[in-house]
Amino acid sequence: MNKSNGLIARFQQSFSGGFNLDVDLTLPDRGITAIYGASGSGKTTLLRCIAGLQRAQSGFLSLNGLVWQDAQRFVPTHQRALGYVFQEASLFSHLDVQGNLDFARRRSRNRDQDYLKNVVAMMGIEPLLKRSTAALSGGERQRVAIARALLSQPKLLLLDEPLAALDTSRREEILPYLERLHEEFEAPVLYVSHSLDEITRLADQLVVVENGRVEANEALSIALTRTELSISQHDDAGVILEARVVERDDQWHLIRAAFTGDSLWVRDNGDSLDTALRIRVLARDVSLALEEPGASSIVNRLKAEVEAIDETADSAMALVTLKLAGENRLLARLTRRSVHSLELCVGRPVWAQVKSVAVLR
Ligand SMILES: Nc1ncnc2c1ncn2[C@@H]1O[C@H](COP(=O)(O)OP(=O)(O)OP(=O)(O)O)[C@@H](O)[C@H]1O
Repeated sequence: MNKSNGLIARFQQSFSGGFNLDVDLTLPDRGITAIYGASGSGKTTLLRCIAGLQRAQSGFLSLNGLVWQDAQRFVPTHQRALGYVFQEASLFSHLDVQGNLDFARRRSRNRDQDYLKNVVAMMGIEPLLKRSTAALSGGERQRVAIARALLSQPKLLLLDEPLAALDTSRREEILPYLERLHEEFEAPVLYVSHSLDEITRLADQLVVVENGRVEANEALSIALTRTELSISQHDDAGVILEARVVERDDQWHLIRAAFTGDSLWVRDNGDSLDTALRIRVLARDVSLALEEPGASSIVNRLKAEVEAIDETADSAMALVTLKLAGENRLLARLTRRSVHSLELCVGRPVWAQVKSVAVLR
């Protein structure tokens, strides 16, 4: 990434209640960056500073070289080419869905019909256009809100826990649209979320905010293997592997997903050969053996080497980092007793048995 490309955000702000925001971030110029952190860590405050809804005492913000804030300048929110979607979509209740979209288009003076059609198709809201906003489900409201934000042709999209107010089934309903957004929207998206599941499905980059500071800012696939980060303590801690379909087994409805150095058999969802897949392996689904396992119901076993053994907040459990052939890593959550009885130590060759694999996209 060129230095002037992407988003550069530096803010320092002290609040009366004692909270201090002190961040210095450089983020990619496309793709989804997840902002993750505990409640009260400063995620929304960071987004508000980026949007210009909050003016930090000391701040610098530029997007692809265009400066929105520095010591001399503070471009007001309405002059920043950004879209902002909150947890609860605030649509105009006196207008139907089409009316809400038209309002956004008028404001942005965007007359491009093809762009409108693309956005409506991307968010799957064609059947909703004539509906009153009061008659929309929570998931539909959020899709309309995202479409409305996209119609202003933003150069930056800010999504602040857009799924947090939805129940699990509505969340599942909207995630494919966000995945499409990931594929088709060319500007950067900042996505605040508490959900490791959403983040592993959607994000390319992960920023972890803790107590107003940036604890980590790196590619998601790397951040997920860093056991010093608080996310590794999560019950759903694990890694993602960027893979490609290389073989199909029609008899057993499986496909082989290959990544640098190795491969895993996963459920066949109909993806054609060479399709890129993101697969997730949770630490709790990995067990270890010293010898190559014989007959077993577990089909996926990978040669690995122990790279690190870390304690966890649960004193009975340990988190083992495994280096696979190639540069990929796996995490395994084991009892400390197993670590002891297998005499695991750094550098020890092992076999990792993977009980379950999720295909994310
Ligand atoms: N205007 C303000 N004045 C005083 N304190 C504030 C102000 N805005 C935010 N804070 C404080 O800043 C801290 C961070 O709040 P923020 O809403 O950014 O956290 P968050 O990480 O988004 O939390 P959540 O996940 O619960 O939404 C909190 O302690 C909050 O009380």
